Amino acid sequence: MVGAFNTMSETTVELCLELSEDDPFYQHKKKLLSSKGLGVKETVSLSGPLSQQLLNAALEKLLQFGRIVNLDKVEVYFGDDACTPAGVYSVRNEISALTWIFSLIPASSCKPQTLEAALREALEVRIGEVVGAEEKEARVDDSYRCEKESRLVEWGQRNGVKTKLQIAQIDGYGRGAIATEDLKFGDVALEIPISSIISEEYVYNSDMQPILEKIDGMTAETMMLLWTMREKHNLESKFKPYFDSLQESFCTGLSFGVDAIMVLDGTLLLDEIMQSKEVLRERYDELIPLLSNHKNVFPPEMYTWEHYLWACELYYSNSMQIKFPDGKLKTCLIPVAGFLNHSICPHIVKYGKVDLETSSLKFPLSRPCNKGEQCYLSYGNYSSSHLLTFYGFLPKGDNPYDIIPLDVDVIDDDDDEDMESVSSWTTHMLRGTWLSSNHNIFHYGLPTPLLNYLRRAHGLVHHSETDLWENLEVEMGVLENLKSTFDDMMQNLGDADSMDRENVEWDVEMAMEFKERQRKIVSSILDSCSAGIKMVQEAIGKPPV
Ligand SMILES: C[S@@+](CC[C@H](N)C(=O)[O-])C[C@H]1O[C@@H](n2cnc3c(N)ncnc32)[C@H](O)[C@@H]1O
Repeated sequence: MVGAFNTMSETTVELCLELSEDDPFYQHKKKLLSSKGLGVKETVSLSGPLSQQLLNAALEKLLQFGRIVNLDKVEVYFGDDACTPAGVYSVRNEISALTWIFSLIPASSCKPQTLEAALREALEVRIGEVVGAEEKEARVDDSYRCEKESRLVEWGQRNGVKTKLQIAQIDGYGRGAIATEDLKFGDVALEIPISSIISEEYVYNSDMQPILEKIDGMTAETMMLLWTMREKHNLESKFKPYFDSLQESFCTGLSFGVDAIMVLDGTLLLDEIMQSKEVLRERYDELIPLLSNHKNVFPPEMYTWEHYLWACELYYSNSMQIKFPDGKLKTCLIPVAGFLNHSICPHIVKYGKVDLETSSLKFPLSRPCNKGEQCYLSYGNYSSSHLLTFYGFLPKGDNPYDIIPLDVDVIDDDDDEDMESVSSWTTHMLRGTWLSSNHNIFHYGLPTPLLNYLRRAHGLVHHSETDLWENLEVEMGVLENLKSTFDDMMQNLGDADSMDRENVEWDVEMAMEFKERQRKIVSSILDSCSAGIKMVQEAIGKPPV
């Protein structure tokens, strides 16, 4: 996406927005823009003095454009049917759209009473209105003293870390970061100098480097993992307060026991966890014998399977991908920032790039966070199964990335030259149909790309409203087909567990919660199919006027 702000005269400014042709979803987004009466290039002119009404209208147009160009793959797939009546696709998208438009208005020209200032202020108000799914006040466990955490923060501050966050033990989150003052949009909650970040440089400067560089296929990530496994025992380590602050065990899906795995029977998460663990075990079995000739550098007692799994879980759940001034993307461990928890409605979204001027990593707010509230990061647009496997938690609220992928054969529709085939999808997915706002006939709360794919598979190539009304038997076939697939899936999931959740291990409880959420999604899809079948049956008996 491209945008430019032009000052035409003292009283006229314009914002030019463009959907970039390089966007991987260009055709889909072009179609969505067109359905709103927008083109791939739009200019919004503003002339002063500006009434509130004109300002709102301009903002609405900018926001409509900004939302669509900022949609990610899942959001494009579910499209307009997933919008709220106010036109919001998701909290993530709303924040991205608002902050993108805000970033286009130069702050330097922002004298009070100008059009720019009015626009920036209006955008800030809208950003402040984006609400999270989490509780406002963090429930802090005061019995936990946070000694190791305070020592780490003090160490950080001596080494140039600047923070407006306090570390605390928060019910349901482990440690977390709480705002010590009211933080506005744009405020930097945390700033970490590069010198306090753990990156691959430390391995390159260690005695491990000459050994590891001779091993075929050795990656920077594996090198860091091996370095970390030894460095955490080093009493002289520069990062000792960081290693001291880490948990002794990580409760991610990779540490699930047999009982929890059994609970996951019938879910795709079972395969995800088993496969991930298998891959780790294979890597470990290949790697460790190669180090056995260098026992002085790699002491065997530090390189057991248990220690290796701990380090993998540390990197999965605590590392971040950071872009360095040399342009390289590096996996890093970041002291203090590692206390930030994830949310579907995060405060901090943009944080992955070292600031050249200050040689530090900044964590600026993309929406306000008041004093006493937990400040959340976005770890990425992950499904709950990914978050459970690699981070060990299920996010609060509806996760729009909780999709069920459908294995389908791609239909070769080269002959079909309409717009739909140009933008057709090669993978399909479903999610909880309560996330859709369109449950009418031909929609049913189900994703349109999937319905159109199934209609094509049933021989119906064109999908105009008239085509659909004239081929109701196809519609019926599509819905019955889908229902039968999900009936099977529900059967595999089985009935709700009768175990008392209070008295089970952490992993079993999490597995039960995950399965319950899966049942809810599948059940909503089944309900939508049944309601759809009823609508189509009625329509067959009663053709439209
Ligand atoms: C980067 S650390 C964040 C700090 C962590 N809470 C701690 O005590 O060290 C990531 C881990 O925090 C926890 N976490 C992050 N976001 C969470 C959330 N929304 N709900 C519950 N736990 C969360 C998970 O255990 C995850 O593996």
